[in-house]
Amino acid sequence: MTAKIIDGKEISAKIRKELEQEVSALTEAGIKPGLAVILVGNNQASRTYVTSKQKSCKAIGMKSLLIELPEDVEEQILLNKIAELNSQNDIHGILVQLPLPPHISEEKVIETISPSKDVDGFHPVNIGKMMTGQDTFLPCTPFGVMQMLKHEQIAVAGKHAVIVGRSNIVGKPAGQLLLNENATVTYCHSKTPDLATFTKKADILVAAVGRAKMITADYIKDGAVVIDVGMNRDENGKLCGDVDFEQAAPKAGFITPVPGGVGPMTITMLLYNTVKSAKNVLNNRN
Ligand SMILES: NC(=O)C1=CN([C@@H]2O[C@H](COP(=O)(O)OP(=O)(O)OC[C@H]3O[C@@H](n4cnc5c(N)ncnc54)[C@H](OP(=O)(O)O)[C@@H]3O)[C@@H](O)[C@H]2O)C=CC1
Ligand SMILES: Nc1nc(=O)c2c([nH]1)NC[C@@H]1CN(c3ccc(C(=O)N[C@@H](CCC(=O)O)C(=O)O)cc3)C=[N+]21
Repeated sequence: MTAKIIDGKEISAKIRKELEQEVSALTEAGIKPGLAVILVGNNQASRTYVTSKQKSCKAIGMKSLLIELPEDVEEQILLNKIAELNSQNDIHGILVQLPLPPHISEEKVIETISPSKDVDGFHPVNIGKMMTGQDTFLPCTPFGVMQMLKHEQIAVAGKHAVIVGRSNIVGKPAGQLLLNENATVTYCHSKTPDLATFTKKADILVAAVGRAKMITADYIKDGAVVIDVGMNRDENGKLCGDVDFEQAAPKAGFITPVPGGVGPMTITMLLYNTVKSAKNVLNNRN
């Protein structure tokens, strides 16, 4: 079997086109969707992602505000900035780029963002809503993965999904969204012995580890759907996923590439959530 490649760029383009229409209608109604991104410090990778988020906002007519703070910024200054954005009417989404320097509490930062502007879907209130199946902002990367499955008409109900990684921003919510769609879910992590015995059972395998090409052919069941969330550099400095694409593609049924897979979908769902937030404002006004 040779896998069908799930093209994250193509699916993104389709969704962004629909969003562009909504942005235009909202702007007409006097509510131009606005996203504020806070970048602390000068990490090059973070800067690249942030720039890309900004460009994507502007490309569909949204307002985008970048707030840059120095690496050694006091935690309270950052929290005050968030509070200010919480009360700013032209801002519908607030994203604080992670990771943060060690002297700043990520937990405090996330909990300071108003749940109604938490377009990352990281606030405990929104995570709770996601877990109980209520309407809310879903975390962008797992949400993007679900959109990819939906677009490819891959049935989730009754499938065995295996997630490698259990971070709060990717692994855990990815499993939860698959569970919400009636998959049977197994979580694996760094303390899982004999990882391949679990991953080989997966109908849907989600790799969210952060280790270049660790998922080789012997981790994959024939015909499996392989979703690669990883964003790593290989030995030549080239961008690559957690999955060894060359080995996995001949075995899998579907596979996402890196780059051009989950990454673009993450940004698309961030735009989606920001538009959703602006629509909420419109609906509350009417
Ligand atoms: N495409 C996109 O849009 C995005 C991509 N990413 C990328 O996804 C990857 C994961 O990100 P994130 O979840 O934030 O990373 P974290 O480092 O927070 O989490 C990594 C997870 O992988 C587990 N793990 C580490 N080593 C192993 C191993 N040898 N075997 C099994 N499990 C292991 C860890 O286990 P334990 O909990 O036990 O430590 C942990 O749960 C990274 O490459 C990141 O760059 C992240 C966000 C968005
Ligand atoms: N508060 C917060 N929210 C996040 O959503 C968040 C974050 N912090 N911190 C870092 C991670 C990582 N992340 C990515 C988004 C897009 C691509 C992406 O678009 N990747 C392109 C390639 C980009 C390139 O060429 O470097 C692709 O896969 O095709 C990657 C990674 C969001 N994150």
